[in-house]
Amino acid sequence: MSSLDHSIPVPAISRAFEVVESSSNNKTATHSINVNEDDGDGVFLTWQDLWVTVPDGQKKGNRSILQGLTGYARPGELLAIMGPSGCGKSTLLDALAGRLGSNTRQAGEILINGRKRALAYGTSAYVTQDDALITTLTVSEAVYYSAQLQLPDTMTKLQKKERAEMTIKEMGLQDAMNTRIGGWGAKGLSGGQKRRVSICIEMLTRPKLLFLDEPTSGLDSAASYYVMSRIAKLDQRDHGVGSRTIITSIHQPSSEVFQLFHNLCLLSSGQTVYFGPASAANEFFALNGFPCPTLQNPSDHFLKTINKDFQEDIEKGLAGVVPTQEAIDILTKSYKSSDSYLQVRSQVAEICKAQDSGALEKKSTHADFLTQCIVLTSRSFVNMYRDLGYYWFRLGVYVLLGVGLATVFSNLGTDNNSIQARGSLLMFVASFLTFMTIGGFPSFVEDMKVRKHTHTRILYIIFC
Ligand SMILES: Nc1ncnc2c1ncn2[C@@H]1O[C@H](COP(=O)(O)OP(=O)(O)OP(=O)(O)O)[C@@H](O)[C@H]1O
Repeated sequence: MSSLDHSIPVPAISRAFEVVESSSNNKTATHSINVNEDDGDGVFLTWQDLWVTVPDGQKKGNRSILQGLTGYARPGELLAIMGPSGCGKSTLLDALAGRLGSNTRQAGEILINGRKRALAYGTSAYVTQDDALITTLTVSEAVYYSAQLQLPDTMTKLQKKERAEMTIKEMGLQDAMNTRIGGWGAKGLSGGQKRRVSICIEMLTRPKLLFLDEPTSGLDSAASYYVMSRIAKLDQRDHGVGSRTIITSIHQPSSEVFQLFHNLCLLSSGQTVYFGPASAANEFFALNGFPCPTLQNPSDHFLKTINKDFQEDIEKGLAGVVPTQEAIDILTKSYKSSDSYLQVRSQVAEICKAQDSGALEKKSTHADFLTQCIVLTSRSFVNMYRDLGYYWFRLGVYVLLGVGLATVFSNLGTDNNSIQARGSLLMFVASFLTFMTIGGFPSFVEDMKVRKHTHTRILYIIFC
């Protein structure tokens, strides 16, 4: 059996669809799609001939960002989407998650467990590239406030707190529970810890399908490995939830991180260069004349081979130079005519045939309007109280202003002139108070960013 075998480990009760493949080096490989009884609740996501186009600003036409992609993601597996910058990784994630912008057009089929369906609230989550966190809160506060907003009112406060704590521990943040997140001007958590807090917040509803857009961007290799290994652990079975399906885009994983991936989707200019088991990608490149040099990180080699942004530099650096565009053409054509591609298509077909679980449509809810108002107000007070610039500095200015006005307008008397002076005082106070509200603007913008993330999460349902 070749290294292409990528079956999910499951108990004996699983149904297995066996597809026998003759791999490109003429060895015989057996691929199994095991549909575990327990995975009946898991999410099998498939996409076929997926195109995404946007209007081309200069020419009057459309530009294709994704060109006929086909693939799948299964419970208990971590699928990594890789490729040079601008190749369409985030667009693929957005398309699969139903978050494409309004100016984009999508064609092709995206199916959940073989059907076009909407996922219930809390079944899926999307961790965006940027962390939208309130910097004045501690880790436990940030996660607990989110738990109160996201989890249904049928859960008690204690249960929500326990869920928040458990999630924090799952992401290895127990030692930083009482550390403030921190941000501009106030050092708090490290970049990697902030990423994990963002993931914690998305994990609160125990989603079965998790999208991560570059979870390691801006992190050093050690922090990247730590974050990714935590994420990889999340695909395992989880407190009453079946195995999790995880899809992540990633820029440049270290070889250790690369080993955590089950499947790899390698893109170049919106086309699939390779889709299949991550462990077999090296073999695919080698068979097509681009073997990975000894001691080189395979992901570095893949990206170097297909990155045409700095074509001249890269060509100079590669031995036995093949122009990058030619290399991409060779690989994409070879992939399209390979057994791996047929294998992917047949697996997609098998998944679509096999799955028909209605369990995902179970209704789950978030906190009601009143609870949300109370939690948001309380969070806002904590934020204001801790934000020196927002609250204490302004309080100081008001005190000084009060003292100043009292000295200027003291002993006004009760004659006709004092009426005019009292009018001026009122006008001055009113205009100054209005002016000072601008001081709250940065905090308001921060709140709006967090609100936008939460709002997307609360309203977010996949429509295929
Ligand atoms: N809504 C849109 N309108 C116009 N162009 C878009 C839109 N979304 C994406 N694009 C373009 O599509 C291409 C792919 O973008 P995408 O963000 O998916 O790339 P990426 O691989 O995630 O890049 P990076 O790794 O740098 O984040 C880019 O050239 C981008 O400008």
